[in-house]
Amino acid sequence: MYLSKCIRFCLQQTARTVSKESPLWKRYSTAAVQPKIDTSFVGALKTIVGDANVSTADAIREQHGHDESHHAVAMPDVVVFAESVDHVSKVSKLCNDTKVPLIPFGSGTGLEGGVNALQGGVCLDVTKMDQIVQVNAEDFDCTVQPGVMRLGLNNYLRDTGLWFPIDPGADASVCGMCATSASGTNAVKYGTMRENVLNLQVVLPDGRVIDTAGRGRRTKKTSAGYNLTNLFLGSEGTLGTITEATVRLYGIPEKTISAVCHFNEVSEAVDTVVQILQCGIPMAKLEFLDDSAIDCFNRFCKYDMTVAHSLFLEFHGPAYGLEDQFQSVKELIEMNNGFGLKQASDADERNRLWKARHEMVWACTARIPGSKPYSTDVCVPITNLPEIITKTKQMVVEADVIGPMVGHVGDGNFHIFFPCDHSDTETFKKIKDISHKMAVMAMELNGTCTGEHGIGIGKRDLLVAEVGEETLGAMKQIKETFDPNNIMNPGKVFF
Ligand SMILES: Cc1cc2c(cc1C)N(C[C@H](O)[C@H](O)[C@H](O)COP(=O)(O)OP(=O)(O)OC[C@H]1O[C@@H](n3cnc4c(N)ncnc43)[C@H](O)[C@@H]1O)c1[nH]c(=O)[nH]c(=O)c1N2
Ligand SMILES: CC(C)C(=O)C(=O)O
Ligand SMILES: [Mn+2]
Repeated sequence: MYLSKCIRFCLQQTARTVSKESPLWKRYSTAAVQPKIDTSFVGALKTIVGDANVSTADAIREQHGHDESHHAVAMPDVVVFAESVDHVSKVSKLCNDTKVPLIPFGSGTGLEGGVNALQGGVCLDVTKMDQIVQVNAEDFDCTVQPGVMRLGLNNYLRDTGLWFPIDPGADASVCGMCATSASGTNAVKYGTMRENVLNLQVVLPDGRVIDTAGRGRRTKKTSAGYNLTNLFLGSEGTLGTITEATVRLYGIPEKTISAVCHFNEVSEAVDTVVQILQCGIPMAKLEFLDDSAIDCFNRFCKYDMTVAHSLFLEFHGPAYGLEDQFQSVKELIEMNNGFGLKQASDADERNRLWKARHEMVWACTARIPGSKPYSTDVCVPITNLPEIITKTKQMVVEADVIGPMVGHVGDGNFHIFFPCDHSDTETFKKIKDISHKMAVMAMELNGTCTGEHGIGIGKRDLLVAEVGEETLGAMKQIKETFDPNNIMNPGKVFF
């Protein structure tokens, strides 16, 4: 009750359009930096990275002024392609000295407007720094530069029998995934980026280069001082530019079983998930798709799956015992009136199934031509999942909007994707309203407004409601310590 009152209070105080005159704005906003981008500034950039690595062309700026979210394009004044840590360091220092905004750019697959240059400035594209620095196969770790993409890394690793399992669906850069603290379908078994990053090299706004755990350190455990690695995970480019990440690897499982089953009631599917977890069955993937999601999926991927609430499941492990795990899950599915349980028998079928799951965003946006995805991303303790999913589903039905639900329910995390066309103001208002109510409901149920996509632009008002004013104040102090001139991705995470 107390929590919910606090949340409501904070939300009233920080209503979406916070007045710039309000004390809250003054306390929590970071002073806007005044870009000073003229020909001499661009010339200085060219001196650092070479003429060919600086672009002021509209097409390049437009491409770097947005991610995959519905947020309006906000173009940087100039795009710089860094080829080395030295480039990143010198460009950062230049921006800091001249108080020009600097926005790190990974691969632009974010869903919260993280790369949109709200105040213009320099977009720092790090995709040319694409070396796998080292693989320590016997220690199960590797170090990558910021341009290394997760699929490229897994292709490279294949012959070693290892893989990097964090799978946000999109082929994102590993360092971008650090910056948003990404996760996705495999987190039930392998955890999120937070559990899988051992060390980060970061260029601070003033050009200093640090290694969050110390140069070359790559232990699974450490008690040495503050956990700076974790501080940069989820920092969304607001504290520094990540130029190297050391991440954990895992053995490719000896056996994989994927399966699908269906339910008539949302509650039956969600109860099954909670019971699977409570029985301690070590699932690799435990994904919920509601009937509307299956319908989008069938239309887009030319599938003919039963249109009902569904669970997509995957088991990873040694061949011995995996079938037993499957049988235990089968019993729980049957106990909860699940039907149509089907194993994806071979790798092709499995890949087709998961490929389709990852294309849900496009399947959903294809329902309204010209729309962009508006994704929600709440996460609650697992026992509160049935309540929030049922209430959310009701809101979507009552609002009469297209809003398929997809969830990494094994983690208590789920999304409604709305195909969003800003020109349809009535629908857009309904979408924003549901999205806001979902976040408030999640917080009231001891959860979070974002399980994996981050705060970006759209959830800044929710952050204060989630963590409270004092905690937000502490976060702001950290920001001011690392970035006193507020050049790093200004306007993100905080107002
Ligand atoms: C179809 C589809 C499906 C999904 C998702 C996207 C899409 C398009 N995502 C979201 C997305 O893949 C995720 O946010 C990535 O981690 C972003 O990585 P990029 O390299 O694209 O960062 P991108 O370039 O989009 O940047 C994102 C943020 O990180 C910062 N940043 C990027 N590189 C940086 C660096 N080197 N140093 C410092 N800051 C940096 C940027 O400034 C920005 O604030 C997701 N996510 C998820 O967790 N689970 C999921 O299930 C999905 N599913
Ligand atoms: C919202 C989308 C992109 C997502 O995170 C997912 O498909 O899991
Ligand atoms: Mn997701």
